[in-house]
Amino acid sequence: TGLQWGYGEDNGPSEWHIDFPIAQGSRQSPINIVTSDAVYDPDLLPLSICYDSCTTLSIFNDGHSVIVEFDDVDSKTVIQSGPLQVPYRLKQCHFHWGGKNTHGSEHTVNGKSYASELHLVHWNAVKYKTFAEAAVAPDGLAVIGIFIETGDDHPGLHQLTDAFYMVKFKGSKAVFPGFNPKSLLPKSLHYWTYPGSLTTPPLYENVIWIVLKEPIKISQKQMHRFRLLLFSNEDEDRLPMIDNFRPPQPLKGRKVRASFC
Ligand SMILES: COc1ccc(C[C@H]2SC(=O)NC2=O)c(OC)c1
Ligand SMILES: [Zn+2]
Repeated sequence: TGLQWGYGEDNGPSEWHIDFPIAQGSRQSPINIVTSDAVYDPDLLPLSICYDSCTTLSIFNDGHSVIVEFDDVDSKTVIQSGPLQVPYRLKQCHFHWGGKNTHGSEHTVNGKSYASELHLVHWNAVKYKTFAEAAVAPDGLAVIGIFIETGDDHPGLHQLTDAFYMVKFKGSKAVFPGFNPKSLLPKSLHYWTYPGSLTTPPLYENVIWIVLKEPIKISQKQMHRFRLLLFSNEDEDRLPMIDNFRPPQPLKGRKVRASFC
């Protein structure tokens, strides 16, 4: 079997186009957001995030990131309005981060990288029956990106970082009840939005990106918990899970809209 994609020298983002030619497509993510080029769109409605009755199922290390999976059997946890035509149902959230605080986010703002970036992944459950079906459909996915920088301790994140020891190794999964990602949202829901793609293979170009302007802050200790996770499983040489981010991709004429001025 072919070399599994990853974030290393031989299997990293610059090689992905070999197995996934769409990597060089016309609407790839992430991008560098040039704030002066973002067009304020007064028709963009405020984002509506309805996470009150959210059911967390598990926490999982898939060898690329740490993923929190939510119960998506009904539309009790959705985002709607904003740039969206219909409600999108929350499926999972995961993170990208660096080995140092100077980099780690996928999107950048005027060339600035953040230490980490949280992705909240949603799917169009109005048109599609399952996440898998939506994940390959043109209007299937909407992902909220939230920048993370180091600073004060983040009370809402402890439940998550305290559980990382259970999923240190690739392939490990644990029951993880009672977490609500609402606690990870910044005060402002001002956002940039643009048409993009998955940021990992298969890199499908079917994501409505919603990137929040306001970063959240987590402590250095909480940041270090992320860096204790491993890309490798129990039998392999230890590979710290760090720098699991794709760098910004060409805009290729796309317009980035801002919900704020
Ligand atoms: C086949 O369906 C997939 C595959 C991978 C991801 C995760 C990627 S996409 C993103 O924004 N960040 C990531 O790491 C996905 O998420 C929507 C959906
Ligand atoms: Zn992601």
